[in-house]
Amino acid sequence: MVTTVQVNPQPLCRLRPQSTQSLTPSPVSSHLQWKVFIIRRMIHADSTEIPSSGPLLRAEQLFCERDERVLFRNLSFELHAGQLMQVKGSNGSGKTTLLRILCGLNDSYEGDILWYGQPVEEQRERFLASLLYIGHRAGVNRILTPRENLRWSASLHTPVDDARIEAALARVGLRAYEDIPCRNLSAGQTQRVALARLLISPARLWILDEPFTTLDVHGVRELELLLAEHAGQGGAVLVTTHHALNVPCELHSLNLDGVDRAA
Ligand SMILES: Nc1ncnc2c1ncn2[C@@H]1O[C@H](COP(=O)(O)OP(=O)(O)OP(=O)(O)O)[C@@H](O)[C@H]1O
Repeated sequence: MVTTVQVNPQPLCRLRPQSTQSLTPSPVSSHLQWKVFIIRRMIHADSTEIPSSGPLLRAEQLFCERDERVLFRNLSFELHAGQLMQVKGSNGSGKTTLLRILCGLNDSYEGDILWYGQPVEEQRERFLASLLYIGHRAGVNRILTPRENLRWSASLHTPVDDARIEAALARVGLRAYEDIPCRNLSAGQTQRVALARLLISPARLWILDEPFTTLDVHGVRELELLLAEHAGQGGAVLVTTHHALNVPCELHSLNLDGVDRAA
């Protein structure tokens, strides 16, 4: 069963305007710097006012089939500001596929995905500027250190000062590991580098695929608190996990084991 509750929607963290100078790449920019420049310009397109009511994200009548096997049909749900929703289901039920569809990483589906009531394909840049997706691959560059990874991540959105990066790394338990190349970190520590991005991102919508994997007991608890904190500040979280969440807030669920798969 899908539960949806409207809570007081509040702007979480509006993107701050920046000077033109800070958005201009140097004449000797590398290809990489240009990519960052373009992405940052896309993100700054998200300066328009957003409606203060209605669901942030709405999926309507989603249908997806893989290898002639229906994963879901007539799948509709809403995610409001302030909501934390766990996507449940057995192995192979389509959780990752659904999350990738919502993020625009998989277009083999039918149906509508709306962001603030408007189709995402009509406002792709704005939607992506509001989204932080952490998938199975942590998105951590193993050559870089945790600090460098966060600086790189921050360079894609609003600038984040070093103090905030240090605080983020400390909160995820990586104090004293800031300057170790990530290839020398454990699996759980690498996952913590990825999760530190949650603490420096301005994204309102977090879509997280199995973020608890490899975390120890303390890390699981910290992440549960972080998800609840984000929802409590008017953000929204869609998370898959086989872990039984213990969060200090209302938890909504979307169970893919119960969806329509009729041929
Ligand atoms: N690239 C692909 N091409 C074809 N079929 C795929 C592909 N990726 C996944 N599938 C199939 O889609 C189905 C759903 O996979 P998905 O990864 O979404 O499941 P899941 O619910 O996330 O599973 P798990 O709990 O094991 O992570 C599976 O049957 C899988 O075989």
